[in-house]
Amino acid sequence: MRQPTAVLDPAAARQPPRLPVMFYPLALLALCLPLIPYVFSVNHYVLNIFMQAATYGVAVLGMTVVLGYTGQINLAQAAFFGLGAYAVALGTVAYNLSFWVALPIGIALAALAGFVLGLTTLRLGGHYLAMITISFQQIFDLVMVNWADVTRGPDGVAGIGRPSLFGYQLTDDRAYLVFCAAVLYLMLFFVWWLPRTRLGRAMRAVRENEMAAEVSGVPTLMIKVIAFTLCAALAGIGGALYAAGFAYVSPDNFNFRVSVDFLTMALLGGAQSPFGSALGTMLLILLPEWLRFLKEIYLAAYGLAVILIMVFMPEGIWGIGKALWQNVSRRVRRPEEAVPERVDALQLDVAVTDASPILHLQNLKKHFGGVKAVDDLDIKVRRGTVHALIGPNGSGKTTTLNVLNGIYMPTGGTVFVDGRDVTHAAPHVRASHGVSRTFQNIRLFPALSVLENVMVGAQRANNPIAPGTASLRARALAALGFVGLAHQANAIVRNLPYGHQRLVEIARALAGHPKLILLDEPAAGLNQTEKQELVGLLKRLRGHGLTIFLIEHDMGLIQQVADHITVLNFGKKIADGTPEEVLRHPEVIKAYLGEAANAAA
Ligand SMILES: Nc1ncnc2c1ncn2[C@@H]1O[C@H](COP(=O)(O)OP(=O)(O)OP(=O)(O)O)[C@@H](O)[C@H]1O
Repeated sequence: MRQPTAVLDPAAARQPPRLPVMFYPLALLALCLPLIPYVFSVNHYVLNIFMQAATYGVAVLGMTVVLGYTGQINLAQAAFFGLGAYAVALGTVAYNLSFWVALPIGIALAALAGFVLGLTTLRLGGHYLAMITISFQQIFDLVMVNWADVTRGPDGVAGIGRPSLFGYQLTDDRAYLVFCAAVLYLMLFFVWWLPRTRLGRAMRAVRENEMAAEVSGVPTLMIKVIAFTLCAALAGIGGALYAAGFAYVSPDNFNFRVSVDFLTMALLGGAQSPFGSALGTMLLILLPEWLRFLKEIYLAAYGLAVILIMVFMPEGIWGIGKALWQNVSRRVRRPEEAVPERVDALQLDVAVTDASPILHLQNLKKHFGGVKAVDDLDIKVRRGTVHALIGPNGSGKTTTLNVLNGIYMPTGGTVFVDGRDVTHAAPHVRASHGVSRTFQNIRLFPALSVLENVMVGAQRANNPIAPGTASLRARALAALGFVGLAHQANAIVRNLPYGHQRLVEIARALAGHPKLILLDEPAAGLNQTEKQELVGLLKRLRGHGLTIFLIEHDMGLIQQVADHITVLNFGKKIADGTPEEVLRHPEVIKAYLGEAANAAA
């Protein structure tokens, strides 16, 4: 295992995000696109198609945030788009408001709807969330059609005016297209930049592994609600631009079919990239025009083209293009792109001044129906020690960890961390009190880099580090240095060997300045050399005053590191004491021999 190098490398801590080389020609092309109508003669129909692409594009960027970054399905994007559009339509036509007053009202209405929908539905996931967003979309359609006194019903709203900008009235289609394109590019930049922020990293962590994110300190429900709100706000902006652009809106423009179009556009282009979403929007709007020459079979050909692209390019067109580009660029990578080797030493020292237990499980119970997985368990863990929890398979060890960590609510009993009752606190709140954990089956954020994985751990609430990305980066690099993996910082974590992934999980736990670290079978799947390295690592952690609560089956490892052992069988404590006392305890021998005898039979 590589030892940390205790040298500060400020450059390593302050690396700005790199723009791919291809960005510049593409950006130039994108900037030129809306200017084409000024150079070549373009008819009104084509201008309308471009305008639709630009306004839809803003809404599809919302899908990147909610679906691409956060992994949540949304089939109501057209309803949010419609809220923005109707605010401008009715605001300017029925209430004589200026576009610039109606626009923020539309954005706020859409964002509010996204927030409320998110808050009420995001405790549900997958199919349930899909169903609820579809229902919201249907309710929106019904209200728009039937509340005719306000919405003007199926007839829609006509005569919507264009805004003026710095005294210049955007009545010319070409000028309005440039305006829409400018808004689209601004939003594109925002959505591109978002993953580099704390919020964006938290969103991607939620997408990759919600439980691991929550346990690492990410308030997952709040992050999902924020993602939904941002997504809806972007749709509101797009809708507002659409209404002013086309001068007429009706409920048909914002029905369920349009929501499916938005989803398809994001998936087709590549939902995880804002550039993919923009590309998907452009393609799905242009494809019907290109295929029109097929006349009767046009719809079938259109459907087939979309299906083929989706089947053969599950990451979207942008995803394929990016993978190809990365393959080429890997061969010509420049030396300055090398991963930082020099990092800060990890500051870990936890003062062991207090004789009170850092963790106290009091009469803890967790029952699953008739199964008493944890039954009246009482454990006190002393500060600065390695406390092992052992027992035969199915004896309740992982359930104990899940209850003390907040993944399960107990059936009875109390959990005290550092004297504080955290029995009913969410896992991310416990993380903010300095409790971190690793999992029996590794739970990382597979598509994120090693460094990003560890930065998610560093950004937990109350982590005593300076604000800003540089200190998060420095802390994460220091944690990686401590486990000997700083040189892998920029690797994508799913590409690492199993043993290294275990170390990344430990680094993620360490990055949050924990007082208490819970390790669930950290030696599982490691070879002998890696196990010895793990023993060294655990001893170093204890040397820094950290308390380790450890589940492990490897008795050799336990004997080398444990100060104290608690033994469980059938959810009950059968022994508790020093390794010498416990491993000679007749009940323990019986429990383990019984298991061995059963296995032999
Ligand atoms: N979500 C659940 N629903 C129902 N029963 C459960 C659940 N989780 C655990 N159990 C049951 O609770 C008991 C304890 O399981 P647990 O996974 O905590 O044991 P363990 O000691 O960690 O086992 P191992 O060493 O194999 O990981 C088992 O009988 C298990 O089947």
